[in-house]
Amino acid sequence: MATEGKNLSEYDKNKIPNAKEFRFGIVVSEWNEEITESLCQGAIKVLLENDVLERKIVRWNVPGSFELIYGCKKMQESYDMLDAIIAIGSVIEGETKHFDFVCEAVSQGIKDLNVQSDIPVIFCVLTDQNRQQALDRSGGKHGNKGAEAAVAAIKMAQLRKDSRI
Ligand SMILES: Nc1c(NC[C@H](O)[C@H](O)[C@H](O)CO)[nH]c(=O)[nH]c1=O
Ligand SMILES: CC(=O)[C@@H](O)COP(=O)(O)O
Repeated sequence: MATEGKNLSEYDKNKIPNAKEFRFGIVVSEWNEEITESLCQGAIKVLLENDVLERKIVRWNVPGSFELIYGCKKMQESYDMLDAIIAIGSVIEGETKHFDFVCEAVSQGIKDLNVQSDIPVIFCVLTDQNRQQALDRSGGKHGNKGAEAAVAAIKMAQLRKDSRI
């Protein structure tokens, strides 16, 4: 089911593990800053709604979505006590094929970080054909993908904890 017809901000609090003990990292791309800042605030809002302490959220900025890969890798290495990391970006198609390369690289790079490290990285990167689509998904008519990413981060932090023998 596409985003159309669902609200990315809606979630059932009763189906979310208690996140009070968890620590989260957020790496935010500065490209399309209006969009990524809305995504970041949407994610933080949901983390706080689920009892995450503000001091247990660490945020770094990177220049663009391509740099999310390196930024998340260094955050994994620097903060081994994190329970999950959220990678936030907004890639909007332009005139050239650069969009395709950035989107492919970031999705593959973040996938690799999930394979290579014990700290899960949540893919909160919008890949839109135009600015309106990005606005619609970062607090607009389709809700906020940052909220969806925060829910995923809490669930993956719990899965990581439960998977420990
Ligand atoms: N066009 C967008 C970019 N491009 C920049 C790259 O992400 C990268 O920072 C640059 O190629 C230097 O390595 N980034 C976005 O996040 N969103 C875009 O729409
Ligand atoms: C995703 C991009 O890098 C893209 O927005 C850049 O725009 P253009 O393809 O017109 O150079």
